[in-house]
Amino acid sequence: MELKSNHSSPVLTDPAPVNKSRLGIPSGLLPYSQQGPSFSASGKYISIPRKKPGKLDDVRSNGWLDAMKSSSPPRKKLIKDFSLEVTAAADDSESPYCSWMLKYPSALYCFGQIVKQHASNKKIAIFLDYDGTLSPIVDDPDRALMSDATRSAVRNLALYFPTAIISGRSRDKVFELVGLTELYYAGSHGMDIMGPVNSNTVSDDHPNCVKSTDQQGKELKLFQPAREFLPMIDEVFRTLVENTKGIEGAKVENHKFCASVHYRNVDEKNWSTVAQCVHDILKDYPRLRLTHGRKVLEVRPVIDWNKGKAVEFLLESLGLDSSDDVLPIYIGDDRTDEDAFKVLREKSKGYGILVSSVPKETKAVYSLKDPSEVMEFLKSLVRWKEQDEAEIA
Ligand SMILES: O=P(O)(O)OC[C@H]1O[C@H](O[C@H]2O[C@H](CO)[C@@H](O)[C@H](O)[C@H]2O)[C@H](O)[C@@H](O)[C@@H]1O
Repeated sequence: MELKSNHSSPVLTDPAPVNKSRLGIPSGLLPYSQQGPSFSASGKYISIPRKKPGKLDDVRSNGWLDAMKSSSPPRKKLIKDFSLEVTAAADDSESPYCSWMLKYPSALYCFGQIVKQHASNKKIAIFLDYDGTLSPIVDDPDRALMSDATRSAVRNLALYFPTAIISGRSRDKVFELVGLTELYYAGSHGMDIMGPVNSNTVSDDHPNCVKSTDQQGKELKLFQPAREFLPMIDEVFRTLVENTKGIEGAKVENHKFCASVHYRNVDEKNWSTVAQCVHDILKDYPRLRLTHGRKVLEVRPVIDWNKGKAVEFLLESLGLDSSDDVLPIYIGDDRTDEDAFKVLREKSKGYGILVSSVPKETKAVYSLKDPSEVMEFLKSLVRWKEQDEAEIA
C-alpha cells in the first residue's frame, strides 16, 4: 500500500508495481499495512474519541519502562551494565570506556587516518545532529544552546563542505537554534527537509517534494514525506499536553511531524505514568509509533523514513550519491542517529561518528566524547582543508 498525497486529501492506494527510485522513495514511504481508524474510507482525516487510560502493566510488560531507564543513563550505571564484546583484549586495569574505544576509536585521534587514507581527492559532505552533538544535553530543551565557538566552527566548515543539520526537533526550531543560513536543515528526524535544488533528482517527482525559498529568497527543495500526518500529530500533541499536565516535570514538544514527551525532569516513580499516557495514545492511532530518545518518548508516523533516508535524500539532492569520490561523515549521539550510521556502514560509504562519553552499542565507526570534541573535530577538518588548498595553490 502506498501513501500518496495531494496535500489536501491524503489517499491510501495500492502498491506501485515498480520502484524506480534510487532513494526508494515510493516504496520507502510505505506505512505498515495497517490502516488506522483515523482515516475515513475517502482518506480524509477524522478525529477519534479518547479511550480511558490503560493499566500500568501495559508499559511494564512491553519493556517500555526498561527502555526508559536505560535511556541516557548516568555514567556509573552504564559502566556497571556494560557488556559489549571488544575486539582487542583489554587489560583488567583499563576502564570499560577505554576498551570500548578500541572498537570505536576517537575521530580526533584517528584524524590523520580519516583524511589521509579516506578523504584525499574525495568530496566530503557533513551531516550533524543537534542535541548532544552540537549542544550539550541540559535539563530544559529550550535552553539547549550551542556555543558561539561551535557556531563559528560550523560556519567555517560550510565554507568548504556541504553541511546539513539533521535533528529530531522541528526544522524551524533547529534553524532558530543554529542560525546559519549556509547550511541545509532536516527537522522531525528527517521528515522535513529543506535541501538544494539540483538537476533532475528522482525525488523531484514526488508529490510531497515542492520548490520553496529560504529566508534569503534562495531557491530550495522542500520534502515532507509525512505531510498527511500533520493534523494527526497536532491532535496527538494537544492530547498529550492535556493528559500529562498533572505529571510534574513532564514536557511535551510539537515537532510538526513528531511529538516528544520528555521525562528527564519527572520523578522516576512517575515514569510509568508518563509511559502509560503515550501508550494509550498509540492504541488510538495505529498509524503512529514510538521511538526512544534521551529521556524522551517520541511519537511519529509509521512510515519508512528516518535520519538515514534523509542522508540519502540530501546526498542525491547534492548530486553526491552516485560517485565513489564522496565521503559523507555523520556525527550524532542518539539512537535515532543509528539509522544514519547504518546507511553509511551498509553502503560502505563514509563514516558515522558517535558522540558518547560512555560505552554504547553503535553502528558508527569512530567516536567523540562530547560536543567540545565535536567542535575540535570540525575545526580540524577546516584546518586540513585550508592547508590542502594552500599546497595546491
Ligand atoms: O536529533 P536531535 O537534534 O539530537 O534531537 C533529539 C531530541 O533533542 C532534544 O531533547 C534532548 O535534548 C534536551 C536538551 O539537551 C534534553 O533535555 C532531552 O532530555 C533530550 O532528549 C529535543 O528536545 C527533543 O525533542 C529531540 O527529539
